[in-house]
Amino acid sequence: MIIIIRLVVLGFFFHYRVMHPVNDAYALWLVSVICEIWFAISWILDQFPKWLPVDRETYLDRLSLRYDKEGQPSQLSSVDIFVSTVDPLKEPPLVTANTVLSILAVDYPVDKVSCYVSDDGAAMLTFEALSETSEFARKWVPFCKKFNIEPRAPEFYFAQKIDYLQDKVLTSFIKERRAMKREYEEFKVRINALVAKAQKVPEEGWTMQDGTPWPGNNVRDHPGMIQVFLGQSGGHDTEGNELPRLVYASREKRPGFNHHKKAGAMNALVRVSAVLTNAPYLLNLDCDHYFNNSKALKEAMCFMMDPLLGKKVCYVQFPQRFDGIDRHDRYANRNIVFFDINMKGLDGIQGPIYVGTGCVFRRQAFYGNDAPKTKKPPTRTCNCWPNWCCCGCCFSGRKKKKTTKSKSEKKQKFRRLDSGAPVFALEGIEEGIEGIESEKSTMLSEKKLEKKFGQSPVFVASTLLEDGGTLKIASPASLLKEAIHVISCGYEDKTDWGKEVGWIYGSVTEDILTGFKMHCHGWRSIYCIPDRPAFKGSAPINLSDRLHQVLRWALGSVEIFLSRHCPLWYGYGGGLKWLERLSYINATVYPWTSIPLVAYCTLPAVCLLTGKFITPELSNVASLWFLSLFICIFATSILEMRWSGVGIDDWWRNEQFWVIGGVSAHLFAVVQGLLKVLAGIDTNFTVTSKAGDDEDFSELYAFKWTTLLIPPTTLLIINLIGVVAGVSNAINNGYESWGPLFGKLFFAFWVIVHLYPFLKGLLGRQNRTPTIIIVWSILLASIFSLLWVRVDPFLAKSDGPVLEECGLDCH
Ligand SMILES: O=c1ccn([C@@H]2O[C@H](COP(=O)(O)OP(=O)(O)O[C@H]3O[C@H](CO)[C@@H](O)[C@H](O)[C@H]3O)[C@@H](O)[C@H]2O)c(=O)[nH]1
Ligand SMILES: [Mn+2]
Repeated sequence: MIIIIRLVVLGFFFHYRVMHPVNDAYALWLVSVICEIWFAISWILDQFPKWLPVDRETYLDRLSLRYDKEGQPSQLSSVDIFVSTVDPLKEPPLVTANTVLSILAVDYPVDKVSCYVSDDGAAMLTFEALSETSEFARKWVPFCKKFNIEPRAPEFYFAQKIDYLQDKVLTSFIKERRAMKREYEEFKVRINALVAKAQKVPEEGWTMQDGTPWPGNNVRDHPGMIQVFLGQSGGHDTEGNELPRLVYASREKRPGFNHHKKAGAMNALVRVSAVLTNAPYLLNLDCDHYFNNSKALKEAMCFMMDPLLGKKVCYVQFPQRFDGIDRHDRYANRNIVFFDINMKGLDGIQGPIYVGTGCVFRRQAFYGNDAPKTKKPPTRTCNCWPNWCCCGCCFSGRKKKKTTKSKSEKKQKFRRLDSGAPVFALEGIEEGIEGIESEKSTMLSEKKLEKKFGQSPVFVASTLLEDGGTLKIASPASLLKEAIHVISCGYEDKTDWGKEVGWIYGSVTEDILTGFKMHCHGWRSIYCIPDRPAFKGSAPINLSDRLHQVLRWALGSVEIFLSRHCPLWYGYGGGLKWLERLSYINATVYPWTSIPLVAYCTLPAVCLLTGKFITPELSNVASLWFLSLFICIFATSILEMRWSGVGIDDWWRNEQFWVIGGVSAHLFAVVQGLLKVLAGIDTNFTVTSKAGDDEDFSELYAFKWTTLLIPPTTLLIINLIGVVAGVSNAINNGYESWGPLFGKLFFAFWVIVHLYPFLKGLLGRQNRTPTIIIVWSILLASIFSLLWVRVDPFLAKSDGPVLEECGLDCH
């Protein structure tokens, strides 16, 4: 109701704003009204997908009753887990090792878990660290399972304090814990020794332990590499139990090929895993995201293996949670508003967007198939909207459906046999395996599949097995050969990889696009927030790294917005619900808000320097509209915090960082995005640095120079100058000039308060700010203010002596 009221009030507000221009500062008025209209639109885009927030609960005991009864072989599905890593210097091997250890120790049947590590850096350091990790896992995994500890990443487990005096703690546990801690310290020493050794590359390149040169010595030009550790043939843990399989894979790299960054790495793993294990479900994790809750896979299976609704679920996304963030979360790293408000809202529509990590996928959803059609329509067809409302939005899709009717009729024939199976799967099984159809049509459909998936019969065959599993006919050696083949760099040429199949290319934020495509195919996703956070990662805590991360995300969004996948136009007539579309539009259009935002943050300074304002003097009715608008904004925010449980501090941080990111990173993203589209200038994927083991937040205060800092600094300074000028002017002019000053000061404070964490970041711990940035900003700010005073475009020429009004004595 408040949202509706706010909409109505907005209407009246804009009616007033548009009908009452400021005659002596027309440009000021015009700019501010345009900005306000844009902010209103972006509010609507952000607000509407929150109509129906959902909180979910899982019942792991019921899952066990159905699929995992004690004493019986487990019927849980297998999961292939992907870990991506690229740069062992920015992503310390110890971090990756911890992630891998937490995966190997996960609470899930061991023979149903495989861990694939993608190394885009082709680093022998990563390889050797992984080899050490697999050895350490033989001791670590049985320890975790015996005492049921959490979390199962040793670094974080040993970092938490335990209460030895509690009477439940067994003496045997204390002893073994102590021993294990020592073992881990030794493991750490070995890893650190490897890291130290890797600092200086020998002239002839790296040599492996057996004396042969490391194939990945040239990072940009090397063959594909695969090594399988652990698993059935790889030996057992110290208690004699099997361990999950661990696979190191580094895809082939050659100059002249576009490797598509993380998306390319993930697609290579999709194929390798299909050849080697072909689990029906995949989980992807960044190298710094470890299992904080060892039951996370089971949580996901509660949805995926749900006999009623599971078949339509393409992925289960877990929120990203973080370690090692400063108490006040100065740069809104935790993103609480997004993860606890927006994503819960989306779950009530068609599901959360994919955020790149901590997400369990259905493998079939990657193969470009539509979601299976359920016979019984879901109870709520169009969210909470009445049916007459759906008619309007479905109308546009209707035409398209007719033209593709013949095609869908054909599909229907196959679908009738098994409503759940994708079309290709049935075609293949009928024609290929049962051999009913003639040889000619077999060849035809095989050609079609090869065009889609690439030239690997083993991989193509694997895509037809909906429930996973590999063809047992082939020998392990031939499978490995095939696995090397599917990670060669020419493999994806002229196929649908990255276009319709797998992670989608074309943007540095592959995540949004990948999830978007799946939703367009009619799949739904699920948002799962277990009480104990499922995964935890690290976040960049200093200002510059944080801004660069936000820049990359925003750049990805701009790229999508300017591409053929722009959610404004793409995928009508498919399965995308309109509120979900609104949220994708919001996710890709937000960087553009930076332009009005920069303008709007400049306005208060201009107002203070010129003595003009963006509104005419308010009448009583007008003040009423302003007041009700403020109350509505206040009320919607409070209510939102109430239902989501987000605290006021987190919410306020989010507001502040919206401005900080907006006037720096988002602005640069728009410029870079335009450059890329118009001039073809490409940008790199700069990997976010992960904190090593140095704690105590020294990073928070680390200062790194970057151009991103210039616009917010300039804005801060001109607004501060404005405040000084305005106040001194009022002091000179006496009592009656304080009244009109109030609005302007309030406006300027609004900007300064939002930029405050940024100011703190600039000053650093020792209050040392590099001189370059001060010089630049003062320069820009003074040029700007001087220009203002001289040109003064907002003043009507007939206004008499212009200079006296600015409050600065410029004569
Ligand atoms: O060429 C590349 C570049 C990156 N990565 C991996 O991609 C992951 C994400 O990179 P990171 O720099 O840590 O990005 P963040 O800003 O922390 O990541 C968020 O945003 C990304 C989208 O930009 C998503 O891919 C991530 O999953 C999400 O956590 C890391 O594991 C990297 O190793 C590769 O495998 N190959
Ligand atoms: Mn990361």
